[in-house]
Amino acid sequence: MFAPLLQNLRDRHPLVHAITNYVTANDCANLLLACGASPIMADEPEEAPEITARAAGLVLNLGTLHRATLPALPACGRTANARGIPVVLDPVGVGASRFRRDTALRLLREVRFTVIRGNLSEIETLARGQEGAPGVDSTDRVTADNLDACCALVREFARRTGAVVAMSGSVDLVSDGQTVYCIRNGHPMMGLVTGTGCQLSCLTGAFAAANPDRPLEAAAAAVCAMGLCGEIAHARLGPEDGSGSFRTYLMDAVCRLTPDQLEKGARYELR
Ligand SMILES: Nc1ncnc2c1ncn2[C@@H]1O[C@H](COP(=O)(O)OP(=O)(O)OP(=O)(O)O)[C@@H](O)[C@H]1O
Ligand SMILES: Cc1ncsc1CCO
Ligand SMILES: [Mg+2]
Repeated sequence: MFAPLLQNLRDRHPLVHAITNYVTANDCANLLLACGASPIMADEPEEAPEITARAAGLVLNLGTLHRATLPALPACGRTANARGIPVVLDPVGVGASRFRRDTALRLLREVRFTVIRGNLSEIETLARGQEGAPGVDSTDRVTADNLDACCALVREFARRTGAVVAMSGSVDLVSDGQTVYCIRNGHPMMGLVTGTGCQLSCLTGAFAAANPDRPLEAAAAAVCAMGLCGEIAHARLGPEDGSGSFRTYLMDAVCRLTPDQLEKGARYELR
């Protein structure tokens, strides 16, 4: 089911425009190359929409928002919408400040997102439109006890926005407002490397760019692929290896992942 989506990504080499944060920009660019896409980062409002117009996918990441580049976000979003280019929103740390929250809520009003990808606290904050957890990394968890409530949250938020919602964590939930993919790939060490979420949003942008008519499956495939690569990276760790090696092995795994491996390694149920 996911193999053809990864094959399309490898075959089509989509150009993905990312407006992203300065913490993880380099990892995001390398991740895009590793998966078969082609990255371009540009956040100057004078040129950014022109770059979006040439791209097959757009990723808007709010990790290190700045006044000077802020106008590029809605402008590029509108350009992508007008041209039918898939757009991914990563509302990094949206509960941490009023500036982030107001920006994210404004973007939700002005841009039609194909996928909204965040951790549990970010999605919760956006869905409620109010103050949430302070950090950029989620400490909240999806557990057996709150799984039904989390599924209802992503389903309802997807319905309301018209976007596919991808909520990451120890369990990932991806929904288009009807179906929920409950995805169990991944490894806790992914939480020890900054930007695995940012990279996942770029991977989602790449899958969506290569498979523009299947946004739900594209997002679910990206989430399974990222988690599976975390598992492969962990299995490679030697006795002296830590989070630095894990970060490198994760990139290696994305680079070498085959459609067949993704098909066999994806672990999910539909809810
Ligand atoms: N405890 C865990 N077990 C398994 N996989 C995990 C765990 N924590 C995170 N992941 C995986 O790590 C990736 C990033 O998810 P996470 O929710 O940590 O994003 P994030 O909080 O936005 O990260 P960042 O802000 O550092 O980019 C996803 O593929 C997710 O499945
Ligand atoms: C740590 C951090 N701060 C702003 S963006 C970012 C990268 C993780 O999203
Ligand atoms: Mg994040």
